[in-house]
Amino acid sequence: MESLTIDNISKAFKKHQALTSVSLEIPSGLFGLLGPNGAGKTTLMRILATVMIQDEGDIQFQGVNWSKNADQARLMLGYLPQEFGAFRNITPVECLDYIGVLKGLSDKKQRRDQIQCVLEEVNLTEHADRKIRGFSGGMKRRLGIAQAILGNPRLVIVDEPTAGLDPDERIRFRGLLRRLAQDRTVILSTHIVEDIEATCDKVAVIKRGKATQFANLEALASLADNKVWNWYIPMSQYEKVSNQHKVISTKIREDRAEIRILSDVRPSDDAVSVSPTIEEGYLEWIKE
Ligand SMILES: Nc1ncnc2c1ncn2[C@@H]1O[C@H](COP(=O)(O)OP(=O)(O)OP(=O)(O)O)[C@@H](O)[C@H]1O
Repeated sequence: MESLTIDNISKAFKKHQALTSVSLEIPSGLFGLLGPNGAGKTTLMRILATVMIQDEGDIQFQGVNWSKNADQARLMLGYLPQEFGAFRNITPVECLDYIGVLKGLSDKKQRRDQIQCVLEEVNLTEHADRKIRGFSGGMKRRLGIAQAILGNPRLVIVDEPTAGLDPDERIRFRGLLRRLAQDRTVILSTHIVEDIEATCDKVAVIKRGKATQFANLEALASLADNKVWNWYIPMSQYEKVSNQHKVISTKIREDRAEIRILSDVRPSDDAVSVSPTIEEGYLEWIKE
């Protein structure tokens, strides 16, 4: 399948430059866009979803150019925005029927069949006729995915979908995204490193409106090569050490603490260099 090309996208809000020359080449499958709050993820997702227009740059996917043909682009994409929750007093079937009409699925029977399919795909068939207001966060997010994949778009854009989900719902939701990405391009924007680790093969990291793409997750982790140290210290020293160093994690072992530190230099002779995790590579990349 042809890649999605994001070419030199910039966007400013008055004097605030939210995106600066963002260029990404996104292959089919699950692609992660990782970045801290305020980095510009939602702005980029909204531009991709054609609900916002960039100041500069362009997007191209399967022969369609976003600037020249936004209507055609809209038919190729499904979008789950960060806030999907306006519908409360209707059922999933009613909600999807309405969105199906907006998406141009004009044949009633075809629309009904598709709604059944997407509800099955997101595992909501047994709740199809219940009012949405009684749904859990995870169920609402799955309904959000159902509306995004209605019409079978080749590109699905999902913005911060796991925020606020409990661990069980989060794991189910990640499984759903992985399934969807088997025959589509799915872009997942998140500030949660675990979401990316659990689902994506490819990732870009965005910081203050600038994006960097990595060949794979290992390449992101390797940014912290030779900068992560495992160190056992007596509990009595813990406060002093954590004030002096960037402590990534701590495990208490009886009267000692086992800590991992991110540091350009070995913090002590008895600290041991260890392989970095993806989170540690990311923390190294986003550090000031
Ligand atoms: N409509 C707007 N008007 C003015 N500034 C905006 C607007 N939308 C976003 N911004 C600013 O642009 C920057 C990027 O915001 P954006 O929402 O894209 O970030 P984000 O990475 O998605 O963060 P979050 O996860 O917190 O939403 C932020 O500084 C934000 O305050």
